[in-house]
Amino acid sequence: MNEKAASWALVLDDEQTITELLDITLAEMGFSVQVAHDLRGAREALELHSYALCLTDLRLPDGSGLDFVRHIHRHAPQVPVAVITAYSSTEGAVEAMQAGAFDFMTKPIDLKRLRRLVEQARALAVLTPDGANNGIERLVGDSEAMRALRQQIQLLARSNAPVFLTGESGTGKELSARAIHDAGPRRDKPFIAVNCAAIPEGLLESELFGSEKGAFTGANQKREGLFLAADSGTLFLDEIGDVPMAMQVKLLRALQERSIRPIGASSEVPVDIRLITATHRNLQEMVHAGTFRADLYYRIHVVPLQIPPLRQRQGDIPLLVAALLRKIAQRQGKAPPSMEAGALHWLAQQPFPGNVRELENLLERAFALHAGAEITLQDLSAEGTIRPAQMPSMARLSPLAERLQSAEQEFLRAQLAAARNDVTICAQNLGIGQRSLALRLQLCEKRGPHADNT
Ligand SMILES: Nc1ncnc2c1ncn2[C@@H]1O[C@H](COP(=O)(O)OP(=O)(O)OP(=O)(O)O)[C@@H](O)[C@H]1O
Repeated sequence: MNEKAASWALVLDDEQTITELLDITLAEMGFSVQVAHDLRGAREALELHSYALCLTDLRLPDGSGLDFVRHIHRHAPQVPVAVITAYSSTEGAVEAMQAGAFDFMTKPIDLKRLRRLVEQARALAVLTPDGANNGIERLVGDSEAMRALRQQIQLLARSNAPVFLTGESGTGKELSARAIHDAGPRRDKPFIAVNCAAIPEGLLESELFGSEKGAFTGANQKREGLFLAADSGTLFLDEIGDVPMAMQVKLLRALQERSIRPIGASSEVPVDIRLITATHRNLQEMVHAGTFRADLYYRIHVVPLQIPPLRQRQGDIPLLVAALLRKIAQRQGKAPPSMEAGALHWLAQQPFPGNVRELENLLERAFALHAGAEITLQDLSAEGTIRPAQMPSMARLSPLAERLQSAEQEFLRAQLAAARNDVTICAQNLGIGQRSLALRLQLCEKRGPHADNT
């Protein structure tokens, strides 16, 4: 898009007062404005020009603005389109965002909000289309599912639509929420993550909305809530299914009105956030059971995004291991170790009910235990690292791994005997930590009969 084309905006509305207001405001912001009064005119305009922004009413004389959103999504997906809805109930806004609108505004038009929306549309134009350096690349994995997820995130990052993430614990929901933020026009603004399940019920309102000094016993000073902390940025509400009913009503109101009222405050404070929610619960079932409000569900469930469990993308494990070991080593200022082929092979077959987090924890402990340049199966299977049910059974080990294991056990026992059973000296002789040696020896005890058989 050239410089000139980048400054054109298309306004589609049949109400003259609205088009005049938009024309003046957009012109003040440096746009050349093209006004269309019906769908036909807008489609023609779109063929003649490239636009940096489109604003459309939902009700038009010859059809619905939704059709125009779909038309743009199909024929000019790079053009950000926002809809204007007639009611504060935001009827139609959800459908519009599902159809590809990046945001919506309600009538009467609030000029401050309009300017913000336009700034965000501008910021979209300078976003790089590729995922590099924008957070999406941190979502490691080459499986079909992960590629599709990265692609969806890239698209979603361009909109303001509320995203609803589902997936088991540890699958990468928070990482995905961050990626959506980092790849979008709010990337330079705050990203605030809140685990709703971790905040006691009585504190949730003041944590989210803030409180005035003296609003309740113990409120010694004014406190800014997390909604305001996330203003202009993204608010990630994790475990949204754990929000109690009474708070759900207040949350719904805040999202509808785009404003919050701190406890004890006499007026509402406008707030501009992009909302991302997540849960590992089945919210639809909760709605049926009457424990989650249907209207709030409808509000937050605009774009659902499912993160698949690790067992459905086990092919990603080798890449994840490499990336996670790099991360762990970097945190400790050390060089990342490699992983023995047998160990990697074994890891890639594990179901990991705790998903990527479980894999990460396991690698963290193995990293602490490993002695050489490589992480071995022994490091992974040391006491406390793998749960008994996951312990690689001797029957499942390859003959080579089995022999190596036996050799290690024999060697350790001999070394310990040579050090007159002094673990400190033995560890020093071997150049490994005492803890690591102790864990390895414990493992030998466990496998005693096996070692004797060799
Ligand atoms: N695809 C991935 N690539 C690299 N690291 C990942 C990936 N998915 C998850 N992780 C890492 O795994 C850990 C858990 O991820 P995250 O916290 O995003 O999961 P979650 O689904 O939000 O978990 P919970 O439901 O328990 O809150 C984090 O350290 C994260 O960086």
